[in-house]
Order: sequence, then structure tokens, then C-alpha cells
Amino acid sequence: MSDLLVRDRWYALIVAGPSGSGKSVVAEALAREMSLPLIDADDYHSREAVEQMKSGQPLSDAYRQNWAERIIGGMIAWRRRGESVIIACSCLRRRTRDRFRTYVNEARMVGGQVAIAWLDVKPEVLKQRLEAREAAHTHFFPASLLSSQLDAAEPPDTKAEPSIVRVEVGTEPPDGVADLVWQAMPQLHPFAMRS
Ligand SMILES: Nc1ncnc2c1ncn2[C@@H]1O[C@H](COP(=O)(O)OP(=O)(O)OP(=O)(O)O)[C@@H](O)[C@H]1O
Ligand SMILES: O=C(O)[C@H](O)[C@@H](O)[C@H](O)[C@H](O)CO
Repeated sequence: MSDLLVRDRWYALIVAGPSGSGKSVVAEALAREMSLPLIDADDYHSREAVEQMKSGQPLSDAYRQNWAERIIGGMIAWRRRGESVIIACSCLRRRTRDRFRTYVNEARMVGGQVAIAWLDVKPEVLKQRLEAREAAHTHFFPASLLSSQLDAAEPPDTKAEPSIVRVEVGTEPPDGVADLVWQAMPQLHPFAMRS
């Protein structure tokens, strides 16, 4: 039954926020709990862009736009297969978020919707997480780029921007944050059942 509902009413749920906010782990938890496919925007970077970030240079906005187009391509591939999808993507810029939303509208995806959850995490927590991740050599993104992330970030005004919520993250583990995200998205509840 849940499969039928999900196919009939397609959605993409984007977990957004700056590096270290927990997009990947929270999106993974959501995808697991909802039995939905996952897109991690990190997998859509060019090799050059990864090298650029590794060397301490932030992405340009022009690159971010092209990158978003590739992620949208991945999103639409799931749409064609009739599957809703969870996406971990920073979407730091309003323009990028608008592009995801307008694509779905312009493509006249009947019943389709893009919902975005922006993770609000204190800068000192972001710093600790990125430093720990760097020390563990588990990710290419250097902690030194955090200030450029915070400079580039356009945290949403939820009154002015459609289909977006801000989720304040405290000490909850990733599964707990995934629960907060889901609770903040009542418009999606009729279209999916959680396991
Ligand atoms: N709620 C949380 N509680 C504890 N640790 C967390 C939480 N969320 C994320 N982390 C840890 O913080 C680090 C960054 O998380 P994650 O990679 O998911 O962030 P991200 O926003 O996807 O970052 P990036 O944009 O750089 O890929 C990881 O080591 C992760 O395990
Ligand atoms: O600046 C951005 O728009 C991107 O999100 C980059 O920061 C990285 O993709 C990511 O956050 C590291 O994994």
C-alpha cells in the first residue's frame, strides 16, 4: 500500500545545510527508514572540484549551478522509475533551492513536490565535527573551508521561501534528527509510510 501511495504522489525530500550539518547521515537515516533511494550530492562532484576543495578552495557559484543540474538529473531518473527520493545536498544558495523547485513545476510533474529541510547547527559544533572528520581522514572536505561555507550560506527565510523548514539540531543523534525532519514535513505524511 505504501508503494502505491508513493508512486502516485512523488516527492523529493532534500536535506540541506552547510558542510558538517549532518546532511549525509540524516538523509541516510531517512532513506533507510522510508525504504527510499538516496542521492548524496557529494557523489556528483567532478574530480577537479574535489581536488579544488581538498586544496582549500571553495566552489564557485557557476560550478554549484552545473552541479545542481547533474543532481536534478539523478532526481528525475528516480522520478521516471516512480520512486520518491531522499537527497543530501547543501543547497547553500537560494538560487539552487529555487532551481530544484522550479524544475519540478516546469516539468509539470503532476502531484510532484520538492520539500527541503535546512539543518541549523551551531558553527562551533560544525567546526568540531569537521575537525574530527578531517583527523579521521574519512572525507575530502577540509575544516579550513568552514568559514567559506558560512559566508556562502543563505539560510532560508521560511516565510518567504516555499516548501522549506528549518530544523534546529541540538544533541540528537542522526536518527533523532531524521525524526525531527519528518515531523516537520506533515505534507509528506499521506504519501509514505515509515517502516
Ligand atoms: N546528529 C549528529 N550527532 C553526532 N554526530 C553527527 C551528527 N550529524 C552528523 N554527525 C557527524 O558529523 C560529521 C559530518 O556529518 P555529515 O558528513 O553527514 O555532514 P554533511 O552535512 O553531509 O557534510 P558535507 O557537506 O561535508 O558532506 C560526520 O562525522 C557525522 O558522523
Ligand atoms: O559549497 C558547496 O556548495 C558544497 O556543498 C560543498 O561544500 C561540498 O559539496 C560539501 O559540503 C562537502 O561535502
